[in-house]
Amino acid sequence: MFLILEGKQLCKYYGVGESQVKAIDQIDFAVKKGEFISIVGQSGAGKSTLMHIIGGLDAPTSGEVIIGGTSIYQLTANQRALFRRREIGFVFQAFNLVPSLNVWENIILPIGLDGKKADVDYIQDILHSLGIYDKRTSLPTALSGGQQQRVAIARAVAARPSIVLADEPTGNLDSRSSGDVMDLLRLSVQKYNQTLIVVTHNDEVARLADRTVRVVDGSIVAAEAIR
Ligand SMILES: Nc1ncnc2c1ncn2[C@@H]1O[C@H](COP(=O)(O)OP(=O)(O)OP(=O)(O)O)[C@@H](O)[C@H]1O
Repeated sequence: MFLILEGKQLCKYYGVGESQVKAIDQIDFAVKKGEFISIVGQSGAGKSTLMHIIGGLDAPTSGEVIIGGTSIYQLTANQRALFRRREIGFVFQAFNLVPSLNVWENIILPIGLDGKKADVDYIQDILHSLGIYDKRTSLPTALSGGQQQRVAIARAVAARPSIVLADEPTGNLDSRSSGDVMDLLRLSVQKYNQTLIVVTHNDEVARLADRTVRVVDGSIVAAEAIR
């Protein structure tokens, strides 16, 4: 069993003294390569904080995040930025596409920033899988929300990252597009053998995962114990 991600004794505290908030408190967390995990919990439970720490966006107060054998907070900020671009694909609620670039340009942007050449056949295949091949020269504004999120998924998987992190990926979509987008997200990570971690409020989205992790007051409660 190959662990692609390990979070060890993760803590994130804001403030000091009586007003201190323990957003994340001693979380241990491990994900196998190829697994699809959902992270659920009420508003304020600490899901986004955990996601940002796992994604190398925000250092924990203490503890360690190991991705594919690399302890990411032992890297310098520049090394971590590079690691993030290569090894972590992000999908956000707000799509975060560059409005002046067309679909194809948006998808290859992170690869170009990394000084690499895009694998054209591979990206064409991803576009076909996601049903947006005929939109490849369109600007994001000409697409529906569901189509924009499919572009964001294509961008996230195009660089063959170790992990795809999706933060409320269906938060801006109606229920039909949500279902389509989640099916496609799951299909693309399976097809390209990637690991997927989704933070969501949506129980239907959470149920698609191989395993659900519930965060309560900054700690993980075993999902099996709740169901
Ligand atoms: N920069 C900050 N400064 C102080 N407290 C913070 C900061 N960021 C988050 N918190 C607190 O940490 C706790 C966890 O917040 P977090 O955003 O991770 O929750 P969440 O589960 O993602 O919530 P939501 O589902 O509403 O996005 C909350 O009590 C929040 O108020």
